[in-house]
Amino acid sequence: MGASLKDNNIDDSVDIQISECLNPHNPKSFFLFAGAGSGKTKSLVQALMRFKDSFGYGFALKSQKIAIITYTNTAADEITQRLKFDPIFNVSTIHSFAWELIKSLTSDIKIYVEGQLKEDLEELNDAQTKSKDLNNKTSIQRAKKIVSKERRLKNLPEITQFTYNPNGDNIKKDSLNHTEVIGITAHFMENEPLMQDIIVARFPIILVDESQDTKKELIKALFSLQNNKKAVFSLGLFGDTMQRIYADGQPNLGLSLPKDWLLPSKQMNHRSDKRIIKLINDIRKGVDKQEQLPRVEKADGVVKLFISSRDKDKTSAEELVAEKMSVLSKDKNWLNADEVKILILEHHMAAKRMGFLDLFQPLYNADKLKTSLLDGSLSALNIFRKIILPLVDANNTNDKFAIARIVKLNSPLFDKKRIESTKNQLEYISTINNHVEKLLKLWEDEADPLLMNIVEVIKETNLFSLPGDLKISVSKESEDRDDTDEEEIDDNSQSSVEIIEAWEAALQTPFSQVFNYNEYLSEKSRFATHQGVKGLEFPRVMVIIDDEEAKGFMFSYDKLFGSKGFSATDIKNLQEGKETGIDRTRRLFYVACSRAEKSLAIVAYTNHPETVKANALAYGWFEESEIEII
Ligand SMILES: Nc1ncnc2c1ncn2[C@@H]1O[C@H](COP(=O)(O)OP(=O)(O)OP(=O)(O)O)[C@@H](O)[C@H]1O
Repeated sequence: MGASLKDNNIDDSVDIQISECLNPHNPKSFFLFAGAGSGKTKSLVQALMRFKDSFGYGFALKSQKIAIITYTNTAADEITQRLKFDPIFNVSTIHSFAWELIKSLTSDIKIYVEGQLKEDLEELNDAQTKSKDLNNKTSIQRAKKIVSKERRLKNLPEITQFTYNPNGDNIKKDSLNHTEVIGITAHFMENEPLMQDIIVARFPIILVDESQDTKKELIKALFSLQNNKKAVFSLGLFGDTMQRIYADGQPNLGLSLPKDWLLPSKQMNHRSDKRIIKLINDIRKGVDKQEQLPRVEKADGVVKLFISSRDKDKTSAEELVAEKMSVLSKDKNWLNADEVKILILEHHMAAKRMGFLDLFQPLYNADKLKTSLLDGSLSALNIFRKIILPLVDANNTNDKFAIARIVKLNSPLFDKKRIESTKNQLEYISTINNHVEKLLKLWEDEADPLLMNIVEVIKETNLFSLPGDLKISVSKESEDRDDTDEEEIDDNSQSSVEIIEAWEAALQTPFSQVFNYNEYLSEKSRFATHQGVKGLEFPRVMVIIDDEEAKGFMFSYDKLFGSKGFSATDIKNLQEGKETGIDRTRRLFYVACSRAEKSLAIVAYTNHPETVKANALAYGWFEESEIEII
C-alpha cells in the first residue's frame, strides 16, 4: 500500500495532548521532546492559540499570563509575532524572564550577592595563601579578582537599585551579571515559598522552548516549583536532547520525570527532503532510538560530503562546491550567494571571510565585550553601525534630507533646550552643518578612514555623544584624560584596562570593517554559526567543518571524523561513561545538517582527507558516490 497524504498527520494527536495539559482547572505538566523539524515550535504556537480561545478571557481578567521562555531574542520575537502580540503571552528569553521576576527585590538580592562574594573571597584568599609563587600568572589574576570582589563588597550597601541588561555586558558598579541573575532567580524560586506563590499567581503556566539548552539551575528550580505547586501550575518543556549544544543545559533531561507528566512524542520531520532525513537519522543512531519519517510528498533531496586539504584556498574551494551542488541538485540557486546559507563553526571564520577580522579580534578577546559584540548590542560599536553607517550611506547617495534627519535625531547639539538658548540660531545650525561636512570629508575620494579618525572628529565637534569606552581610548591616545568618564565603566580595574586596550586596537581598523560586520549581523548574511541557526531552516545549506579555524575546544570535528586521535581526557571520559567532545560535536553536526530543506553540502577541511573519507564511510552516513575529495 502506498503512502497517503494522511500519513503526514500521524503526530496531530500531540497537539491535542498538549492543549489538554494547558487547562488551568486541571493543570498537567509535559515534556515534548522530538527531533529536528518535527514541528515543536508549530505545536507550541498552536497549543497557545487554542488556549487563548478557551481560557484567554479569564486569564486577562485576572492579569495572569502564560510565560514562554525562548533561547534567543530572535525566537522570542518570532513567537510573539506568531501569537499576534496577545498580552496574555509573556514571551522572553530566560535572562529577561529571570530579571523580570527578581528586579524589585533589591534587599534580598543584596543579601544573596553579599553571601556569594564572601564565599568567593574565602575561596580565593585560601587559594592565594597556598600559592607557591605569588608572581605567577594565576596568582596575579587571582589577586586582581580579590581586589575587584572586595571593592564590590564594599560598594554593595550604597546600591539603591540593581541594574541589568539581559542582552549585553553588565559592567557598571550597580549591575548584576548574567550568572548572578540566573543564580539568584533559581535560588529564590527553589527556596522562597513567597516567591513560588507570586510566580504561580502571575504565571500559572510556564513553557520552555529549547529546554535541552536552558540553564540547568533554572530547569532544576522550575521542576521544584512544579512539584510544590502541581495543583495550580503546569510546566511544559519543548526540546530535543540531540540538539543540546551548550554546556549550560541539563544532560539527560527527561530521564527521570515525575510519573504524572505527559510525554508526547513525534515521528515526522516536516522540514527536509528524504535523503537529508536519512542522514540525520543515521547521525542520531547510536545516541537514541528516535528515527524520523519524511512527509510523503517530499523529494529525494541531495547530500554530499566534500573533503579538502587545509592548505587549499578556501574561498575557491567553497565556490567549486557551490558549482558542483548546482549541477548535482539541478538547482541554479546554488550559484547565487544570497540563496545559500553557509554554516561556519565560529565567528572568526566569518570575520575572515567577510573582512572584519581586525575589528572583531581585539573586541572578541575582551571577555566583557564578547557577548554584546556577537549579538550586536555593543554600544560603543553601535555608534558606528547605527549612526555613522547610515550617515555615510546617505552621503553616498547625496541624500541631504536623510543626512539632516540622522544628525537631528542623534546629535546632542540638536537638544531642544540648547537650541532655544542659542542667540543666533541660524549661525548655530550652520556650525553644525560644518561639523557634519568635516566628518563626511573623511570619506572623500573613496577614502576608508580609520575608526580612530572618526572618533577624533566626533570628539572635537561634539556632533554625537561618545560612549565612555571610546572617550577613554581616544583620550589615552592624545594623552589627555581630563574629561573622560571612567566612572562609566565599573571599578574592576582589570576589566577596564582590558576594555580600553581592546578599543585602542579596534579603533585602528578602517570603517569598511564596520560595514562588513554589520552585514554579518544582518539576517541577510550568508554566514551563520552551526550554533546560531538552531531553530532555523534554509533550502540550501553548506556546512563548513574546520577545527583549525574554529579555535574552540568544546567541539572537534577532527576527532568525530577520526583524523585526530582521542586525548587522554577523552579516553578517561569514555571509560567512565561520561560525555566527550565527540558526543558534543556529533550533536552539533546533527543541528547543522538538519537545517537543510532540499540540499546539503558538507565541506570538511582536514590534514588527512583519505582518513576522513574512510571514517565517513565506516559511520554509514554517506555512500561512496556521495563523498568527493576536492
Ligand atoms: N504539522 C505540520 N504540517 C506541515 N508543516 C509543518 C507541520 N509542523 C511543522 N511544519 C513545518 O516544518 C518546519 C519545521 O517546523 P518547526 O520549526 O516547528 O520544527 P522544530 O521541531 O521546532 O524544529 P527544530 O528542532 O529543528 O528547530 C517548519 O517549516 C514548519 O512550518
